[in-house]
Amino acid sequence: MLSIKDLHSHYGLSHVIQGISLEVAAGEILGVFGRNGVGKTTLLKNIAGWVKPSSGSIELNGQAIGGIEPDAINRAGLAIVPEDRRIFPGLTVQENLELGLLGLKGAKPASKLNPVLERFPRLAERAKQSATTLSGGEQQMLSLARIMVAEPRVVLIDEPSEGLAPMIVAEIFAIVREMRDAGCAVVLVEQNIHEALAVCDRFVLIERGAVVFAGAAEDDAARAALLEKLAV
Ligand SMILES: Nc1ncnc2c1ncn2[C@@H]1O[C@H](COP(=O)(O)OP(=O)(O)OP(=O)(O)O)[C@@H](O)[C@H]1O
Repeated sequence: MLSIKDLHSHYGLSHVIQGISLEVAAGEILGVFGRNGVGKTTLLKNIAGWVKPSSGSIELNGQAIGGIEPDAINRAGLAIVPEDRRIFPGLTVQENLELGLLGLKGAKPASKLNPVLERFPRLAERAKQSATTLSGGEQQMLSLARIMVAEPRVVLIDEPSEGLAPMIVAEIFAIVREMRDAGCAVVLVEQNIHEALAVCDRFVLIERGAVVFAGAAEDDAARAALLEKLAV
């Protein structure tokens, strides 16, 4: 579904992504782990089109998307939930959700929004309220719900558990699992390694902009090696 080959990316002279290759299949969650500043967020921004790659290829279902505009990548079926959640405080919960429909051709708003509002009753109850009245956990839910209305095929999620209480984190990861079970290819960047290992299928470890270790989450030896490398 998502295939990246020998991706390089710079901020000015700083060579942040140094030859990353990875694949994520439909119905699979890939965990992307690594210490602060190794390039995880920059990797997601390259895939979503927010930062242009210097070289290498990014394909979504065989279609080259590397370096094209974020809106076009979005229309090709890729959505990103960024670390800062991008909730618009001047808009209501429902209006924030409707932003997820922008650019969809022939979309019937109600038919796309209703199943998502049914899945997120707390957001449905607060549909007419300003998004600023939501708690941090509810804002993260809204950020996830907003991409779900467009039924993306590839989802990039950057540190969804950051700053949230354990109960809410469990709810967030349950939603990520549902996305996978609905057939999405999910790339999950997380610092919360233990929780993330419980949800992802495979993982890669990034150091200085390169994949230095990879494994299956159900492989005990691979998990132990990852935890040792991260010293967590
Ligand atoms: N807009 C930018 N301009 C210049 N340098 C940047 C920019 N954004 C990030 N960097 C630098 O690029 C490197 C990789 O940052 P990135 O945010 O991708 O890392 P990360 O692994 O996601 O870390 P974190 O977990 O802290 O978010 C860091 O050295 C960071 O300081």
